[in-house]
Amino acid sequence: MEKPILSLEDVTMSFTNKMVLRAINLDVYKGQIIGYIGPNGAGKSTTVKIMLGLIEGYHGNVTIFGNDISDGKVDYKKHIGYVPETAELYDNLTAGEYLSFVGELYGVPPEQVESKARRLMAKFGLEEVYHSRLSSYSKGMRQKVLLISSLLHNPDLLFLDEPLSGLDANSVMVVKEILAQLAAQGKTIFYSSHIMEVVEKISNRIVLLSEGQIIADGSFDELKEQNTEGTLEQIFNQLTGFHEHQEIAEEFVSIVQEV
Ligand SMILES: Nc1ncnc2c1ncn2[C@@H]1O[C@H](COP(=O)(O)OP(=O)(O)OP(=O)(O)O)[C@@H](O)[C@H]1O
Repeated sequence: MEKPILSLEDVTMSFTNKMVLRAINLDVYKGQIIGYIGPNGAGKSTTVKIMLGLIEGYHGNVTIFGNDISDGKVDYKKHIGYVPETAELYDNLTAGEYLSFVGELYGVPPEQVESKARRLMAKFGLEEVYHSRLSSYSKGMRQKVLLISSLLHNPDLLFLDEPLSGLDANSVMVVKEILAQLAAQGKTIFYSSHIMEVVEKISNRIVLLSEGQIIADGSFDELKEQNTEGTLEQIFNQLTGFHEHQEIAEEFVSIVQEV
C-alpha cells in the first residue's frame, strides 16, 4: 500500500490553556493538492507551522517523508517549500540577492540558483526588476518572489498559505496552472486559503478545520454529495453553522451610521 508523504496522528496543541488543535488525524499522499480551509482562528497556520518544525510542544505524531519530525533531524526541510501568509522579505536586498540567499540556504549551488532565479523571474515578467530592491516591489510582485523562493530547490512537498494574495487575474491563471502541473508530476501541495472558488477548482481533496477539529475531508464532489448546498462557500457556511451574514452586516452598517 502507498505510504503517506505526510501523516498527522492525534495531533493536539494548546497555547496557555487554550486547546487550538484537537486530535488531528490526516494522511496525505503523493500528488495530492489538499485545500486546507477553515474559519479564522480554526488552527490552520498552527498545523502548518507544526509540520514545518516552527512550533514545538504539540502532542501526537507528525511524520513527513516517513520520518517522525520530532527526531531532531532537519534534513526533511530541504524537500519542503513554504509560502507564508505574511513574510518579512529583506527589503534592502534586491530580488536577485534575496533569491540567491534563499536558494543557498536550501543547498542549491550558487551558479544554479542565479540562473534559475533569473529565468523564473522572467516567466513572471519581472526580469527588469531583478536587480531592484524588494522595498520598491508592489504586493503582487513580492508574492511572485515568495512563490519563486519556495520552489527554487524543486521541493517535493509545498505548503502554501494564501499564495495568490495580491496577484492579478492573469498571474492567478498562471500560478493555478503551475500548481496543477507540479501536482501532476508528483509534488504534494498543502494549500491554505479563504478563497473558496479557487480551493474548489484546484484541490483534489478538501480538508475543513473548525475549532481545531477536522469536520470534513474529501473531494469537492464527495463534500457536495454529503451536503445539501452547492458551492464550496455554501458548504463551508453550512458545515461551520454560519447563517447570519445578512443580520451581522445590517447591524454593522447601522452602527456605522450612528454619527
Ligand atoms: N503563538 C501563539 N500564542 C497564543 N495563541 C496562539 C498563538 N498562535 C496561534 N494562537 C491561537 O491559536 C488559534 C489558531 O490560530 P491559527 O493562526 O492557527 O488560525 P488559522 O486557522 O490559521 O486562522 P486564519 O484563518 O485567521 O489565518 C487562534 O485562536 C490563535 O489566537
